[in-house]
Amino acid sequence: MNTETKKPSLYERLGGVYAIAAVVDTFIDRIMVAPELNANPLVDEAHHRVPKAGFKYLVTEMVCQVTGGPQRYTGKTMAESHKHLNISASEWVVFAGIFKAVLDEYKVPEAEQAELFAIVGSTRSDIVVERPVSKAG
Ligand code: HEM
Repeated sequence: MNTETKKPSLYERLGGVYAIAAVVDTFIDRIMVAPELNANPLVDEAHHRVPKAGFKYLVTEMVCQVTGGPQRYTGKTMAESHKHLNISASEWVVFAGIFKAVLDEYKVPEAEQAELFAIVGSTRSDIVVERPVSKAG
């Protein structure tokens, strides 16, 4: 028997579009100036080229959709918008750390954070460019 049919969606538990947009607002402000991310010149160039308001709009739309909200994401696929940036596994870790710090600041409970990280993690292979391990000698 399913006793969880009435559980509110992750979107509702996060507080809907206003709460999600506030988190995205802070998060994008933080990542666009993160020195560890902008050490990658391709990321640095894009972070200084892409207008912040539109970037926040698209990320908000996406987070709302994947958490069960009524919004529909209208941007590019994750592969299309990231493959040219040559994002490394360690840059991914920095990005995830900033995300976690912002979620903590907004007091998003651990259970909701875990659900969000599962969704975010599912996009990793579209975003991170795996570099072959060089065989010295
Ligand atoms: C789950 C993780 C991520 C999500 C959900 C996400 C989301 C997005 C979205 C929605 C866009 C806009 C797409 C469009 O223009 O239509 C975008 C672009 C971009 N993202 Fe991400 N992103 C993620 C990870 C990362 C990471 C790890 C970095 C940097 C290290 C990064 C840097 C960028 C940059 C620089 C752009 C602009 C690309 C360009 O226009 O040339 N993203 N991302």
